[in-house]
Amino acid sequence: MGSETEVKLPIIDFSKLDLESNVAEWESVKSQVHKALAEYGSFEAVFDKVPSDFRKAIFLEVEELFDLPLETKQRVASSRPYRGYVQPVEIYESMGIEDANVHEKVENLIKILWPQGKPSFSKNLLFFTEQVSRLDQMIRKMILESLGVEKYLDEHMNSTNYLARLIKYEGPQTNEPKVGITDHTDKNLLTILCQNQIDGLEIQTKSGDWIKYKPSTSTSFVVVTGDTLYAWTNGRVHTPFHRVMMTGNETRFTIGLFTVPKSGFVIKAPDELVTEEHPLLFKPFVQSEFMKFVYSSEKTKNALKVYCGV
Ligand SMILES: O=C(O)CCC(=O)C(=O)O
Ligand SMILES: [Fe+2]
Repeated sequence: MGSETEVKLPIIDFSKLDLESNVAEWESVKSQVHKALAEYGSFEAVFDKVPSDFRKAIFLEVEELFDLPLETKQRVASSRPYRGYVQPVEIYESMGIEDANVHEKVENLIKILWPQGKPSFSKNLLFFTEQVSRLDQMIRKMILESLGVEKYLDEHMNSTNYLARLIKYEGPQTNEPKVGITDHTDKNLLTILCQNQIDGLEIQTKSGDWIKYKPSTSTSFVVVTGDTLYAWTNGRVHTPFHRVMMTGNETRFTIGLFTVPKSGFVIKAPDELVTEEHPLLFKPFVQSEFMKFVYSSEKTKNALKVYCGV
């Protein structure tokens, strides 16, 4: 296991890009994405469609949400992991919003929290999801194209939902680093995170070093792949361990957009990605069943391998 180093995540500029971009631009970004995900399973995406003024405004509203009374937040309950309100555990607290791109769903959830309504928050959250889901779709299209399996694109895109998660990490009031979220791999397909001005996210390289993520622009996101994409690509993209370590007095807020498979959808690596050189890593599985396994069994670092490894 290595030590903390000055290794940095690759930075990839998406500002000039959209799904209809010209070939040269698209190909150039695509090869950077492929390289970054194969090596780190993560990169910093510069994406100015969510401008810094907007970020300031939405983070103020996220703060207001967490400032609501505990009983109010608890009204957004869910039996499914990471959906709904997750009450404070040490310095961590979160709110998961399912189908965060669906107006009705977002508005209904906001109404539970603010019965008198909070139109600006619903509007901002939906705008955030709309923009960031475009980034997610560009990245996933690039991965499928890079791996030569773009014939699965429609099926792949139609098989996912968006879960937004708002996360609060209290400053621990000390310079001794305190764990905000312990080292883990994400279990979904792709995660795109936007943070306020307080750093803390660390991403582990294949050689075991921890990269301390520090956004290089005010419109940066960090992209992290999850176990499900690792399985679907039969190991062609890396899925990194990451964690949040907090110091000091200030509160970190994160808004994450988590791309998750639709319930019941079977994750199976395309035949084209299973070769002699790359034998099948995981038997086909349903992600929601895998999640049940994760939450019912002893915590293990290799949950997917234990669950359905070949
Ligand atoms: O807050 C962050 O930056 C990381 C959050 C995270 O890794 C997660 O919720 O899975
Ligand atoms: Fe994570």
